[in-house]
Amino acid sequence: AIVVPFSISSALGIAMGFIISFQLTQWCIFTKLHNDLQQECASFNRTGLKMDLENKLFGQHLASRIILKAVSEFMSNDNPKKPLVLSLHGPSGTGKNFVSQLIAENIYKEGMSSKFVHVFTSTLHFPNPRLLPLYKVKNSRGFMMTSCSSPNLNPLCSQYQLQQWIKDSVSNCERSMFIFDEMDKMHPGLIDSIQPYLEYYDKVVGVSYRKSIFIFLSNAGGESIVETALDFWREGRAREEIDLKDLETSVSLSVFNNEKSGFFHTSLIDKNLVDFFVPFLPLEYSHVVQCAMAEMKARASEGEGPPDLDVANQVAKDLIYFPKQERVFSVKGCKTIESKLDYYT
Ligand SMILES: Nc1ncnc2c1ncn2[C@@H]1O[C@H](COP(=O)(O)OP(=O)(O)OP(=O)(O)O)[C@@H](O)[C@H]1O
Repeated sequence: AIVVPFSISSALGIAMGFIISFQLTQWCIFTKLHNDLQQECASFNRTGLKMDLENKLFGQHLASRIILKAVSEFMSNDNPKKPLVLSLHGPSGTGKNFVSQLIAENIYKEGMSSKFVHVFTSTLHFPNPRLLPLYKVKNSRGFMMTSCSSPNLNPLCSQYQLQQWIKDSVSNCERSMFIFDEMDKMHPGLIDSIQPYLEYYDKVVGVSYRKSIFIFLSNAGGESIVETALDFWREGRAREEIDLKDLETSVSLSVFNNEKSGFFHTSLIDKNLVDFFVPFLPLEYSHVVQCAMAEMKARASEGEGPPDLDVANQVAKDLIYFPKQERVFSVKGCKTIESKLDYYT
């Protein structure tokens, strides 16, 4: 047998010790940096979200309650079993995009401008998800949107690119957020392509998506929400009495069975990957006045004159309401308030 002199073996031992402790230190530094980075990418302000939902979102008691509970529980869970998947439904201009913005503002320092928040839009851009390139554009509110350009410009396409985008973001920030606007107009193939990220998997090709948030927005199911709200109004019952169970069945039926809902026959439904269906009610005259006042307040803080209730009423009166006879709900919710205010102020 080879006899190693004591001095050499102990020197080897010391060297090994050094190497191990050096690597341990490196690992600790790396882990700390990684944790700091994750902390920095997202830190949830529950009180902020609660206040924003109470003070800034009008006429949406159900959405407000569901969102606060869902987001708070998810963000306080350090080991969620799957990503949070919210599906927001309701008529146009009722606050679906707006609430996504409130969520983002209370998770990311830079809100919707954070590089970990991604808005994907669809409008007519996804006829064939395999062929279209994605590109980023700013929408009217200045948010970065991801969309597809004309089919022939780039042979590489959206399904792959979308997956890559999600992967890159989550690799840098586990708590990334992905918003899919106009889900009802999106190609079901595109939705299917993100399905692996929404599942209960520990990791998908080395990356864990379990801490990310996916929000789908659509008008699908809007008609049945409106019908229920109108029934309550006709029966003289308070809007706040509308309960989730009054809507859940009719909304889910119209979403699942509606070929145009974007959810039709997709694995999201078959596999129960959506955690919460969030209904948005149609807005009434009083909510439109509140929206106009809020917009005027925002403008006042930018140097314009103080909010004026007469102007808010004038703006609200100018909108179109339905049903024709009763004029209960605003056709476009609060959507056109900004441009109407430009006209009156
Ligand atoms: N419930 C609400 N409370 C406060 N403001 C609202 C509400 N609904 C809409 N608004 C205002 O109107 C603007 C347009 O609404 P938003 O884009 O959120 O509607 P949406 O439901 O996403 O509509 P669409 O289905 O057409 O995309 C918002 O930026 C916000 O200023």
